[in-house]
Amino acid sequence: MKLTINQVTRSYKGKKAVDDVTCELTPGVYGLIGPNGAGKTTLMRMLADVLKPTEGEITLNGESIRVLDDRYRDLIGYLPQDCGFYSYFTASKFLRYMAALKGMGRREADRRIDELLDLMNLREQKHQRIGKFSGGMKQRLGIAQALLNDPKILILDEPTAGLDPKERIRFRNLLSDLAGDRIVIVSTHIISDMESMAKEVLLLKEGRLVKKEEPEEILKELDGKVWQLSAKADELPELTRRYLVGRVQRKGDGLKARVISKEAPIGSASRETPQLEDIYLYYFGDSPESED
Ligand SMILES: Nc1ncnc2c1ncn2[C@@H]1O[C@H](COP(=O)(O)OP(=O)(O)OP(=O)(O)O)[C@@H](O)[C@H]1O
Repeated sequence: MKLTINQVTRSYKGKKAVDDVTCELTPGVYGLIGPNGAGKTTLMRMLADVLKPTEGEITLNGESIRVLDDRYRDLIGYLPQDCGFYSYFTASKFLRYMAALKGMGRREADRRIDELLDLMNLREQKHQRIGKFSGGMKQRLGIAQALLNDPKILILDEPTAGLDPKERIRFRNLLSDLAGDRIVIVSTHIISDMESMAKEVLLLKEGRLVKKEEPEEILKELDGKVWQLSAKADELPELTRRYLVGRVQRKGDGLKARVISKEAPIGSASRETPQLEDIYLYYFGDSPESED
């Protein structure tokens, strides 16, 4: 299975939200990463076939998804960023409704719904109204609906938003299990979520695909450039002027900062092993949302 994004551009009133993106996706997990407004949602909506590219096309095994039409949509599961729930529906009613929209038979749907409620740890909430759900529960229900038709292509727009750290670990493991013969595309601000499981990371900046590489390869770029340094608290402005400064921990009138620099930075500094969050800082010049 090969999903190809071929010179795809999407403009809104002449402004390019996605700008000439070309890449090929095969089974495995892809992490789509970029700051707010980078074009992640727009690209995912085009992959989910709910939005048409202004230019270029998306093909599955060489056939345009516009031509494949329902044959393509039958293969996809999509968690939109804002998964418009009906708050007066119960979890099971909502999933039944979504299953019906996907053309699933009642018996098949009921079996699958129980399976998914178990998988997403929502069994106890089966008959609860969605209006009473926490953000994390709603998110897990959204993931469940995306999995209803056992999709071969799974598109998840910020699936970890609203999940607590424990739920996130569960979700990461679930994705790794699901990957197998599926193409899974996940957008996230929490880049560390992708470190252990993404086959490749796609960095999107101002609509352009600036990098598509295995996490290990991307990390090599920063070998020897990540440092941990100790400094006085009042030296922080000078540090941020000279270096890309990531996580800062303050202690009394001192601080510890993670910085990216080609040369050894001032003061006492030790080299650190690069992590994906350093890559985020390196490419986007800003600290990503932290994990804790
Ligand atoms: N329906 C729309 N009409 C006009 N402009 C839009 C529309 N949807 C997106 N845009 C613009 O396109 C750009 C990319 O938006 P998009 O939502 O795809 O980014 P994103 O990377 O998903 O951001 P976020 O992380 O905030 O969700 C932004 O500048 C946004 O304002």
